[in-house]
Amino acid sequence: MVADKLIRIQTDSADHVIAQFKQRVAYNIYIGAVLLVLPLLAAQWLSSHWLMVVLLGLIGAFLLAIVVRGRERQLQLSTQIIFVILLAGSITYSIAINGMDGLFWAYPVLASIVFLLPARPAVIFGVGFAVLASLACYFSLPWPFAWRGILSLLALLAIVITLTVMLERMQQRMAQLIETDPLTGCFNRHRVITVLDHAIDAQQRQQQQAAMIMLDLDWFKPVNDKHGHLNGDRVLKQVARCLQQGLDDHATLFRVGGEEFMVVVPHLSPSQAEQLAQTLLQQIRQQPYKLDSGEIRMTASAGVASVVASDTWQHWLGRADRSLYQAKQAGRDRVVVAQQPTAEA
Ligand SMILES: Nc1nc2c(ncn2[C@@H]2O[C@H](COP(=O)(O)OP(=O)(O)OP(=O)(O)O)[C@@H](O)[C@H]2O)c(=O)[nH]1
Repeated sequence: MVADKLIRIQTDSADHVIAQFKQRVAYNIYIGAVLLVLPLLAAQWLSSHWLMVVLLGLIGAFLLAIVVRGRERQLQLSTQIIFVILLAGSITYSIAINGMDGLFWAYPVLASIVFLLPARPAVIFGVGFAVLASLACYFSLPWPFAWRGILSLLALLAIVITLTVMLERMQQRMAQLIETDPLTGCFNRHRVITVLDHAIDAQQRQQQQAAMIMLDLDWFKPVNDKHGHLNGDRVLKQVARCLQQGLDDHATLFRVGGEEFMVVVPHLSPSQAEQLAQTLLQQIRQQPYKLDSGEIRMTASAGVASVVASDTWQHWLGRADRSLYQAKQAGRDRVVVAQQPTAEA
């Protein structure tokens, strides 16, 4: 069953892997910052910089709360932003009153923004902080120190932006590699949960219809056994192309198992979904499949299920899976439509 295989990869998406990596680095930054705040607070206390003492006290309390919550608890974006604003504000103020002594702290703070915030806010707040710190340098440092401070801040900002964009691109590329089936070019199982959750969300928010068609080639094993695995692969590629040609841009085609495909289509009523499944099976039936030693014909069976408001992806997929099983049991080369679950089911 496809649903069982999917549960394993639910936490394995590229987005999730990179988000977890950034979360761990950010947590280590928070721990390091807690340890740094105390001596800094003492130094500001001894210099009677009371506003600085208050700001550092706030930052310390904030950090302590985050550290105590634990490594696994994801911070809200608003909390992350408040923390970065607090940090940037206190460093800017510190440059204004302490000059170079404050500027030293601008560098690690600017460098950590890439891990503390998601890509777009990281760039926005990085630029904002670099501008503020540069202005503080300009007004509070002698010019020979000020221009060097500003230039080095801008150089670090360029590195931070480059790193942020690089991480973002790597994330997109990784997602593409992880989510694409190398044989057919269809999406693979890693993409399924995202698309199903999106369709369920649209159903719950806007009553938007969506249907899933699970489609499995009939008697594919004998093709492999008789013509060899490479010819089997050729058939799978041609089936994928045939299915793609029968679908419009709104539909998403997956290869979810060896000879098992899945189509998710928004805006389709149950009867339209059944009609689409019949058309796809007919196209598969009519197409000749080229092999090294000639051509063969194939058929497929399909299970169709439409989304309902109370659905989880597991339930929705389960209905389509069971309908496909029934289509196989009933003799193959046919479509079975799942019954819509009742409200209390
Ligand atoms: N060529 C090729 N074969 C694959 C691939 N992945 C799985 N298979 C084969 O697909 C076949 C699936 O066989 P079965 O599950 O028995 O299904 P079937 O023969 O199509 O029979 P029904 O589904 O019951 O109609 C097996 O022989 C697998 O080895 C692949 O990537 N390439």
